Amino acid sequence: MLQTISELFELVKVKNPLIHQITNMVTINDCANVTLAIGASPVMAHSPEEVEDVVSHAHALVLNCGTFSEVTFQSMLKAGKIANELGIPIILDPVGVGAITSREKYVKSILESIRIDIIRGNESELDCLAGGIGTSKGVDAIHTGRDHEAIANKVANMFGCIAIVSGEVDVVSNGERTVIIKNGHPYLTKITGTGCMSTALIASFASVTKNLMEASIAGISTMGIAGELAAKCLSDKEGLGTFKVNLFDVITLMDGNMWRRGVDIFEEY
Ligand SMILES: Nc1ncnc2c1ncn2[C@@H]1O[C@H](COP(=O)(O)OP(=O)(O)O)[C@@H](O)[C@H]1O
Ligand SMILES: Cc1ncsc1CCOP(=O)(O)O
Ligand SMILES: [Mg+2]
Repeated sequence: MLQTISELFELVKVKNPLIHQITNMVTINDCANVTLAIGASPVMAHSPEEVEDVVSHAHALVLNCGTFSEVTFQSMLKAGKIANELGIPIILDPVGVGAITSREKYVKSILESIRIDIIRGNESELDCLAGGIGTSKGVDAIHTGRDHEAIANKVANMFGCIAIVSGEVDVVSNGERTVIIKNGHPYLTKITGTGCMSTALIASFASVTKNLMEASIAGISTMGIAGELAAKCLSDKEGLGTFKVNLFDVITLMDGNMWRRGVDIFEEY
């Protein structure tokens, strides 16, 4: 598995897949740039008149709910249905679900109407999808003490997809297999968008392989490893600004060898 995942880095760079992202207005620019940094090509198109055209040329579709509206919802449904028909993988980032009641209704409706391949969110978001009560007040996770593996497993089985609960430790489950990734750094929680960017990375890898479990592991671990290396390069006088620049530098330079040297992963049996 480690060998095939490490080969995905080169594959993304060679294929330069198009990643259609219907996403939020807070982190949209960072998501576009991280997609470029890993070697894929982003296109952020939101309007219902445009999504049909755009998604039909795409190799993966991201639905990110960070700043939601009725129009965005309609665009997501339209793009999602076409992606399903064309066999394009869909990656959902249910930002803030559980914190905002109307958003929960919309996200559940998306999950009923479209086949989603991968869901990535923090503990609060995925716990809400698993049937828990919303614990977060905003987009950041509130720690419930609930078992992340159980949450990931339940979401994966409920929606027939791969579920990733990110956090201090990232849990990736397809409902049968559970993989734990220990990479990361607390600074990743101090700049907005590292979750959204992880989702964009996962989509970039999912666009070049049929093995979506491996794509999920590649995407989420890339952010964790990059966070560790970005923090390691900081001098005593540098903080979150330089950390973010370093993060982009590391993601640009990440290849299969660097990934294999940095990844801290094990599988639960
Ligand atoms: N306490 C932590 N320590 C180290 N890394 C973390 C921690 N919390 C989250 N991360 C990492 O930060 C990135 C974003 O995850 P997360 O904060 O859960 O997403 P979101 O921004 O959507 O809430 C992931 O790569 C995750 O591994
Ligand atoms: C702060 C904020 N508010 C609405 S979307 C958003 C960005 C959330 O990004 P992430 O989940 O990656 O931290
Ligand atoms: Mg998030």
